Amino acid sequence: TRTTRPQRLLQAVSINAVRGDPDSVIKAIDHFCKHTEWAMNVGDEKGAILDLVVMETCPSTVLELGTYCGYSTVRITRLLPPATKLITVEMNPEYAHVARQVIQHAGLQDKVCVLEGESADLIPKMANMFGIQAFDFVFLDHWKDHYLPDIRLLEDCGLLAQGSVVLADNVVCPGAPDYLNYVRYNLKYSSRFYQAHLEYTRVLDGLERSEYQGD
Ligand SMILES: Oc1cc(-c2ccc(F)cc2)cc2nccnc12
Ligand SMILES: [Mg+2]
Repeated sequence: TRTTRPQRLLQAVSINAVRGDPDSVIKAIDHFCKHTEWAMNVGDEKGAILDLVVMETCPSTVLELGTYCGYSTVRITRLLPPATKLITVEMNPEYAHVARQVIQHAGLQDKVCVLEGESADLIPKMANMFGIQAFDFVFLDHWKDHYLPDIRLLEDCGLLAQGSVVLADNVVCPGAPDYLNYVRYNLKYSSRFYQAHLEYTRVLDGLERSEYQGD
């Protein structure tokens, strides 16, 4: 096929969503994925849980690992007050390019920094790059076998503080058993599971919310 799935998703956004309206971008992507072509966005069901966790956290510094087409980036950023910043990391340059255009269509480009590269390489540089101490909210939605090494790296780089909230997608499907075991049985975290379904399907999935208790 000439175009890629992210490019077809972006075309659906540019045709069906109102420029500057994040909610219309979210609706356009969910409609595309329900009626035209499945894509691995967090989706509407898990997205509503993501919204609630973001709203109760009221974060001023946010990190997302795994941008893909920017769906969850738009979901999170639309809830953030003006002065906040969201950093999102994507290793696939083609995904990052599409995500920047989706984020721009939503009018949220001034609040988002899309970093291209490996999370393991970029995390140690973030404190200096952005002049931040800790992240108030972290959304894990990249390759499941990177969840555990990356949360450990965030701890080691001092990028988690008491009260920092880490929300992980796909802890059931595709699953992240080593990560779940770590956050559920480690006294440094208070963890809870939100049962849901794999985006746009009836397959069981869920999100794990883990609050860092401090060093
Ligand atoms: O939400 C997701 C779903 C899936 C996925 C793919 C294929 C299946 F069959 C089932 C689930 C992969 C993902 N990779 C990275 C970030 N998020 C993902
Ligand atoms: Mg996911």
